[in-house]
Amino acid sequence: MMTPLIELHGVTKGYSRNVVLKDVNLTVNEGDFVSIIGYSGTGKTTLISLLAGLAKSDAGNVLMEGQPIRGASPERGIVFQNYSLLPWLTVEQNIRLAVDQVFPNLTSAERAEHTASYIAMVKLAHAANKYPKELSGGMRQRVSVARALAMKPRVLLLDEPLSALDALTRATLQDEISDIWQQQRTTVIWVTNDPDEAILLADRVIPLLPGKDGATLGEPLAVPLARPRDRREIVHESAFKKLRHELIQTLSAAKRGLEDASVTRKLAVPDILPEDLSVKRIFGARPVARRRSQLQKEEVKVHVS
Ligand SMILES: Nc1ncnc2c1ncn2[C@@H]1O[C@H](COP(=O)(O)OP(=O)(O)OP(=O)(O)O)[C@@H](O)[C@H]1O
Repeated sequence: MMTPLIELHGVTKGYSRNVVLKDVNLTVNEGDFVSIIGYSGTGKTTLISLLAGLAKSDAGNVLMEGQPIRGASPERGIVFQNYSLLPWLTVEQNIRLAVDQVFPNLTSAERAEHTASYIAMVKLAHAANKYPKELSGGMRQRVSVARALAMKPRVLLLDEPLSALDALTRATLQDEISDIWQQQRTTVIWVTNDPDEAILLADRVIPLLPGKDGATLGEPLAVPLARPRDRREIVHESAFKKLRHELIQTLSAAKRGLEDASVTRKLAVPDILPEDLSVKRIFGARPVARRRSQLQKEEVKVHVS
């Protein structure tokens, strides 16, 4: 049997005493387009960081072709929400820098050609000599995608790449990236908080379910929609509606479960009455401080999240 490109087995990751991800399992095969969808703050960036090799798991295995992922590598391209372009370099130079690092054995002319082809792929040939500050958010994110793909990664990891863009630009980029993926078939792990985006783009959608002791990946849902997908048409398809409903139900059920999880802690609540400030205080007439034994015990329900 073919070794999966990416595998996570029983992965747990936290910061100090706070567990963020708990017992996460994932299998991604070569050529897959997987989207992972979760609420804000559930650990999506933490998951991408583990896959990229930018963070280390506390327990479990993070594997690429059966080997533990140790540190960052150009084999795993990353696109972040905030573009992360170098502001003092033009579009062409930003991409060229990455190409020079990854393909030192190509001639200068070959590297220039390679760079230009990826700039053209994201439709930015007219802006090749512009600096990031001269570009719109959508254009900047196109540069980030071109830079990541120009390194010819085995897998492309995208962390909410379109979340900072307005809805119209986001839709355009979703379509463009979908087209590019159909030509290139690079393996993609796309993290998002948008169910429509997750379904529109991916072959498989996996919910990241919040839990009391950390979030975990739920059952993958296959997307049975033919490609190319037209966003205006698929929203009317029953398979799309069913999947969207199931995804939202699963995610909101996990969140509700979290909110209902309450514990009863015994808190000692002092039975002190607020001082009546309208009564003039007479020197020496302060109320006597209460002792611990005089405190009233009350049970208070506290929500833990
Ligand atoms: N370096 C860190 N040190 C301590 N806590 C962290 C660190 N990074 C993330 N966290 C915490 O881990 C939890 C998950 O964070 P993470 O950024 O992975 O979530 P997210 O799903 O990507 O959120 P968002 O959608 O808001 O970007 C949060 O509670 C966050 O405060």
